[in-house]
Amino acid sequence: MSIVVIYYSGYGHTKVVAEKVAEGANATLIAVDNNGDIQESDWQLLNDAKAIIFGAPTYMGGVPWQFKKFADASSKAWFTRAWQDKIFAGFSNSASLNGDKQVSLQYLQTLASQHGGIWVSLGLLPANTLAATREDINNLGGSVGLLVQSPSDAGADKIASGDLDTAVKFGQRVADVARRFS
Ligand SMILES: Cc1cc2nc3c(=O)[nH]c(=O)nc-3n(C[C@H](O)[C@H](O)[C@H](O)COP(=O)(O)O)c2cc1C
Repeated sequence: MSIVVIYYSGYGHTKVVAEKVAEGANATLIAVDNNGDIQESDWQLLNDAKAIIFGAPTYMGGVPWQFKKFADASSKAWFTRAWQDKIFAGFSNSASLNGDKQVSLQYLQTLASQHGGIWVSLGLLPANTLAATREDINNLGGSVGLLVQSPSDAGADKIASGDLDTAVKFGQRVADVARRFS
């Protein structure tokens, strides 16, 4: 059973998140390049996958144009229903705790739905008490998908461990669900 994490990362932060999700899901990584392109062979990987996990940073309240270019190029798969009934999930990373990441997640969910996919939520309780910290699982309180924050003045090595642990659990959940549909 193959699972693909396809993501765009302009400055490396979302790449680290994608690697964590892939670790949890035991997935193959595909990076959308800075021109919004993927390799021809990547389309075959996507067509063959049981589950596809979309990942993008949030730029100006939505997914970057490079990811949107990939999404538009997936219209060929849409037209032939090549991704019908696959398992899908998604994540977004941005600098602010909120930062309008939900808009990106909703876009990813919509893209999956256009393809006739079955969307997997995050499935984890939020850590939102007085005692909660950024080291906790799902401290950002996602539900539609995984949310991650990367402070704007820091490298990818400064992403809170709780967010990265959540990314691994999210990948595991998508793999568990995909197995049930196999
Ligand atoms: C053009 C641009 C627009 C951005 N817009 C947002 C935004 O709307 N919300 C937010 O929280 N962060 C925003 N950011 C910050 C990025 O989401 C953040 O730096 C993220 O970690 C970048 O991920 P990457 O290194 O994978 O590209 C923006 C960054 C850039 C370059």
